Amino acid sequence: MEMPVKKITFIGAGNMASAIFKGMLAQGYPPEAITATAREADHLDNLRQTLQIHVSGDNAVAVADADVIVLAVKPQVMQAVCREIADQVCQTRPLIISVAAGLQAETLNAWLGGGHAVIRCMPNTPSLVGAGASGLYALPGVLPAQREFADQLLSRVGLTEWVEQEALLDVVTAISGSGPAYFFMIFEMMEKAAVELGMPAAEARRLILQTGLGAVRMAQETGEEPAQLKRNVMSPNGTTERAIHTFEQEGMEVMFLKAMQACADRAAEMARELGG
Ligand SMILES: NC(=O)C1=CN([C@@H]2O[C@H](COP(=O)(O)OP(=O)(O)OC[C@H]3O[C@@H](n4cnc5c(N)ncnc54)[C@H](O)[C@@H]3O)[C@@H](O)[C@H]2O)C=CC1
Ligand SMILES: O=C(O)[C@@H]1CCC=N1
Repeated sequence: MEMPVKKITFIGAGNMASAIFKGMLAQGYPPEAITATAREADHLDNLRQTLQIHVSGDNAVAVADADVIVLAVKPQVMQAVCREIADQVCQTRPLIISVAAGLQAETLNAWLGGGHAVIRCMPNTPSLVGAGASGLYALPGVLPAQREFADQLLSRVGLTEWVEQEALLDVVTAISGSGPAYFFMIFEMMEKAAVELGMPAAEARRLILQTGLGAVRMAQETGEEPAQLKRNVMSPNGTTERAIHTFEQEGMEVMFLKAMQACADRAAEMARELGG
């Protein structure tokens, strides 16, 4: 279904926001319906020239005629940004979508003066190439049409999953928000190991990335359990078995649980530190 075009203002035009709006533009969203704000004037000039979107260094001006606002600044500057736009959004009542880690929907609502339709989203940077994965949560007062719009917006750049409990967004952060970095780290480590084993880096990288892509596509397209797909590669007393046993002996499973727990805990900690 074609989504309606609404005027969207991104507050903050960094890694995450630009991955989303560039992904939207690549999917045919009209650039004249997108506005982005940021601190750096040269960055804004560059966005305007290369993408033909509207840009502004003034958040209050940039939200004046917006139907939807995407809050995409670092959590640490979010309160100050909300203060700058609160008067304006209390008059115009746009849909508010925050992509900030940790910060709770009610905290944002209060910082914006209260009574707002707030949706929290935990997206990820592969949105840039249309392969994002976003978790979404809506405050109870958000209208079905507003949920639908947020879903269509994020669906343009990837997969969406709604959660009914806001706390689950911290788990989504540990899965898909931060997750691309885990995979990039694995690619990085595999390349390093391959070079140690005598393979030139460029060839190794091509093989690694294609192997990652192949594994993902195979898991998605066959719908088989990852554990079974893993076993299919492990010939008895073969090479893969040695590698997998080494990972197991070195505590890979515990490591993943610890890392993802640390990630989710940090999101909750940020909410306590910043939410007051
Ligand atoms: N980077 C990622 O993979 C993901 C980030 N997020 C969330 O996205 C948000 C932004 O993160 P990044 O894009 O990585 O940060 P970033 O540092 O790349 O971008 C932040 C942007 O905010 C702008 N900015 C700073 N102060 C501002 C102000 N007062 N008014 C307007 N713009 C201002 C900066 O100029 C910059 O364009 C964070 O809240 C983070 O939790 C969520 C999911 C994934
Ligand atoms: O590292 C962070 O805090 C942000 C949130 C999820 C991904 N990047």
